[in-house]
This record gives sequence, C-alpha cells and structure tokens, in this order.
Amino acid sequence: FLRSYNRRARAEATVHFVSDPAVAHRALIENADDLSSRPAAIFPVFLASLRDGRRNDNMTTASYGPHWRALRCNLASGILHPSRLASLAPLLQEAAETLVGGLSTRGEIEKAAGLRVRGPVTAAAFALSTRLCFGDSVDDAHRHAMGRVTRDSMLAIGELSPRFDGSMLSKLVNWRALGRISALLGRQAELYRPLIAAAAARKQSHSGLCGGVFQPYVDSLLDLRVPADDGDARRALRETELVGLLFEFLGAGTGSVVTCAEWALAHLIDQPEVQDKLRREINDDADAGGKSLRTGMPYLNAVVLESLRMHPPVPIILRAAHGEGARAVGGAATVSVPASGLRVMFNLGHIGRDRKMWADPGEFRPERFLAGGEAEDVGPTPGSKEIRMMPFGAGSRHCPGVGMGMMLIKCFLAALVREFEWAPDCSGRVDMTELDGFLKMMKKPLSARVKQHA
Ligand code: HEM
Repeated sequence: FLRSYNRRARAEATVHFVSDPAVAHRALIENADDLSSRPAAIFPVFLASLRDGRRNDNMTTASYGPHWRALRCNLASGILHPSRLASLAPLLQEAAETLVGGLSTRGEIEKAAGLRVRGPVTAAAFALSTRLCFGDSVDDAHRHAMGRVTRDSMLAIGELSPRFDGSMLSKLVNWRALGRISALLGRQAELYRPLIAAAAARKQSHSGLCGGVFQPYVDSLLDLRVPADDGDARRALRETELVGLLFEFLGAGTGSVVTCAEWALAHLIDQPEVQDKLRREINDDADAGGKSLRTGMPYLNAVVLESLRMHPPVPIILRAAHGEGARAVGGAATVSVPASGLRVMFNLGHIGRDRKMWADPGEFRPERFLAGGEAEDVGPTPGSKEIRMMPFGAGSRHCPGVGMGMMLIKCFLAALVREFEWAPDCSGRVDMTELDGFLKMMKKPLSARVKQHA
C-alpha cells in the first residue's frame, strides 16, 4: 500500500520547469484559463485548515473560481486600483521621507564604513503596508512585532521544499518547516486579532480613513461577502481567512519591493555613471511627486525595469496546468495529466535573461528600455503578443500590486539617490551573488558608503 501510495504521489508531483519565454507565452497568455490555478498542496493551506477543519485560502492559494474572483476584485478595485495611485502618492512620499530622514541621522562612522540599507528600507516599506492594511492607529511596538512575524513566516515558507506536495512523505521531510509555519500562523492571529476588532468597531462608528484618503484593506475585507460553500448565498470571511489575507498583503507589499530596491541600488553603486545620470533626471524633475513617479522620469522607470528583468524578486511562479495548457507546457505527447493538473514552475530569472530575447542579458543597461532601445515597448507586465520578462507574472493570476509596487520602488529609489551619493563600502566591490530562496535577494546584504548631498 505504502509503495503504491508513494508511487502515485511521485507521479502527481512531477514538476515541469519552464524557462523559455515562448513556452511561457503559449501557456500563460494563449491558454490562460487552463493555467489559472496554483497547485494547492504546495502551500501550507492545509495547515491553516487544520485549525478549523476547512480550507482557509488567501488570494494566492485560492483556486480559480468565484471565491478567488471576489477576493481579487476587492483588492484590485479597492486600494490597488490604478485610479487610487494618485491619492496613495502622498503616503508613499511620506514613507520615503521617513526613510531618508532615518538614514541621515545614522552615525558618520557607519555611513563611511558601510551602511546596510536592507533593514531601513524594509522598515519603511512595512510601515507603509501596515498603514494601508490597518489604518493609522497601529503603535510602533505592535508594528515591530508584526514585522518580525511576517519576516519569520516568509523565511519558514521559503524553507519548505518547492517539491512539497502534501503527501505523507513530504510532510515528514518538511516537518521542521511545517511546525514553524504552524506556530507562526498562531502568532499572526494573536497580533492581528485586536486590529481586526478595532476595524470592526470603526465600521460601527463610520470613522477611520487612512491618511484621510482611503479605507484600509482590513475594513474592505470586513465588508466583503464571498460565495458560501452551499448554494447562492454569500458569507463574511472567517477570522482564519482574514489573517491569511492580511499576512499576504503585508508580506507581498514589503519583501519584493525591498528586494528590487536593494538590487537597483547595488547596480547604481557598481555603475556610478548610471547613478549620476539618474540623479540628474531626478534633480531636473520639477514635480518630484506623484505624477512623475507614475508617468514621468523615463530613466528612473528604466532603471527599475532593468533591475526587475535581471533579478525578479519572486524567482519562480507556480501553476497547475490542465487541458491544452498542459500540452502547451509538456508537449503534444503529454498523455497523463493528474486530476490536480500538471505542476509547472516558471523560472522568471531565466526568462528575463533569455539570449534569444535580450542582447547581453547579463549586463545592467537601463538604456534598453528608453525610446529607440531594444525594449522600449516592454513594461512590467507582458502584453498579449510576446513575453520578454514577467517579474509580476502573467495571465489572469498576475500580480495585482504591479502599479503600487512600481511606484513605491521608484519613490524610494528617487529619494535615496536625490539625497545621498552611493559608493562601495570599504571592501571596494559589490557582491552580486543571488540568494537561492523564496525571494531572490542579494546573498550578501548590500553595504555602501553613503555621502549626503549638501
Ligand atoms: C516589486 C513588487 C512586486 C513584485 C515583483 C511582485 C511579484 C508577484 C508575482 C511574480 C506574483 C505571481 C504572479 C503569477 O503567478 O502570475 C505575484 C502575485 C501576487 N502579488 Fe505581487 N509583487 C509585488 C508587489 C505586490 C504588492 C505591493 C502587493 C499588494 C499589496 C502584491 C500582492 C500580490 C498578490 C495578492 C498576488 C496573488 C495574485 C493572485 O493569485 O491572484 N504584490 N506578485
């Protein structure tokens, strides 16, 4: 029995790796509907479900269908809607100013020997995400505790083998990471519970716009009604679902943004002429605020895109492929597709450095994204014609935070380059080795000599 169980689990767990942009296009764009779910077993959904015996999906883990659609519409038409980006801009600017202010007051010795930027940028991005999620009333100690648990949860999820398939064998192999994830889910619930209760009380008194401009994410989740499991009725979200969705927002809004900002700064240090050119554009920009960050400053946009092309913060995306979509990935000879779908991993790092698509793909050259460059029409998400890079994914499950993510990275980078000059630390070089993990961070956190402009 055990042997046949393991054989079946192994067959179902066969993973197809896609690094070819043409195959990714065939699968994710031409057969989008057949690749619109992620393999559920990979995610620790079942751990959350152990708590109350039900699946407790967040948006990432939800199967393509009415439940996912309700969650996605709520976020994409609420806080993250492109028309809201203008009103979010002042909050983003405030976060960037706090970041720069904090770095300015660091000791001169630290600045001269080598300043590590990952911590301060993470703190600034997390403070903003917390504000968007819960409003303006979260105190510092509570926010720091949530920051720690978010970071630890991401690390624990990263420890889970990408081949984890929910089988008994893989649970045994991953028992340590699963135990940690389970404990951290409990801690998240403890920390979010009072903030959810405060949002419910706010709702009663019709108060509490964040920054005076918009409804925090948690408030919208309390208002949301999702399809009930039986019939046409709709129901409110359960506490365990709320916790999962809030963690998803805090994690997604922080880690990828920080990873991209750090890589971009690393390249600006490595190529001072690119840094100078960027600084000139930023200084010449009359409106250093919201509109420029969205549609102006082409070189800043190009620097961020080039960084995302070379180092997509989320290195792998996962899908379960069915029908024609499975054949688009596995080839015409694909005969047996498990009921749960063919498991597919798209390697975003390889796709952005494909030699057929890019000249000198290993070189950091933002000019390729400017008018007349080889990639002048390429944006953060692929169009319908071809895929050349896809740092925010592609198809119906692409990242809903692309607009806010791009704007936040640009806002941080513009502030950091306007305010400081960046140079290698006393080691004299920038180590560009990538960390093999859930997020493709710099293996050695960036440390830089920083000189403040007069
Ligand atoms: C530099 C910033 C970011 C990067 C590089 C990034 C990247 C990604 C990628 C690669 C995916 C998977 C897409 C796919 O499977 O096709 C994703 C999904 C997602 N991202 Fe982002 N992301 C970023 C920022 C954000 C922000 C700011 C938020 C929200 C606050 C966010 C929320 C989400 C959510 C909820 C999903 C799941 C969507 C679904 O399954 O429908 N992300 N992101």
